[in-house]
Amino acid sequence: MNICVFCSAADLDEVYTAAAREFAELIGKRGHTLVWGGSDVGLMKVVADGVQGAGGRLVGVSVEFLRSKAREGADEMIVAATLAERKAILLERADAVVVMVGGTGTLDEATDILELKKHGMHGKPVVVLNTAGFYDGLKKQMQRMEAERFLPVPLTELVHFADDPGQALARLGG
Ligand SMILES: C/C(=C\CNc1ncnc2c1ncn2[C@@H]1O[C@H](COP(=O)(O)O)[C@@H](O)[C@H]1O)CO
Repeated sequence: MNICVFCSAADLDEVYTAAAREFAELIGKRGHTLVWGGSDVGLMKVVADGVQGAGGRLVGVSVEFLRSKAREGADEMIVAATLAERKAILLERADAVVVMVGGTGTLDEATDILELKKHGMHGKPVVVLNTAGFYDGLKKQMQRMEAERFLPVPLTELVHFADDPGQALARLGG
């Protein structure tokens, strides 16, 4: 499986890096490929290191203005012209998407693919890895959207929230 991971470009506390590393090692050990934003920084680096160290393949999708941050030694590195093009390539190259802890970049990527899924433009599984309850607020917001009929499809058809890395991979059938 090609698993696309959206996650923070920042250096984070151990509670977040430990879960990211655990998920990355599962990807590598089970012979999956990581598709990610391509940079060798922050949690993105932790995930890429974990997958590569456990024997998995790396497919990076960077963007022109971040080319200097791209990881050396990925199995494949694509450089998109714009952020919009990059998101389209990330989705195209993925069989499934996992959203880890992150900031506005991660949120932008996650809402983009959920919006496309809502409109039936893809049917790929999307799992939010809710490490340490980081996304409890988002989960609650989305449940309210569903309860008050803002969502045209059931929430469970759009996205699943997983409490730990094993549960997240199991949700993807991996
Ligand atoms: C410029 C710096 C680091 C490089 N930053 C990024 N490199 C690659 N991809 C990035 C970067 N920043 C955002 N992204 C994409 O969005 C997600 C992370 O964003 P967040 O706001 O940190 O959550 C990630 O999935 C990337 O695809 C500083 O030295």
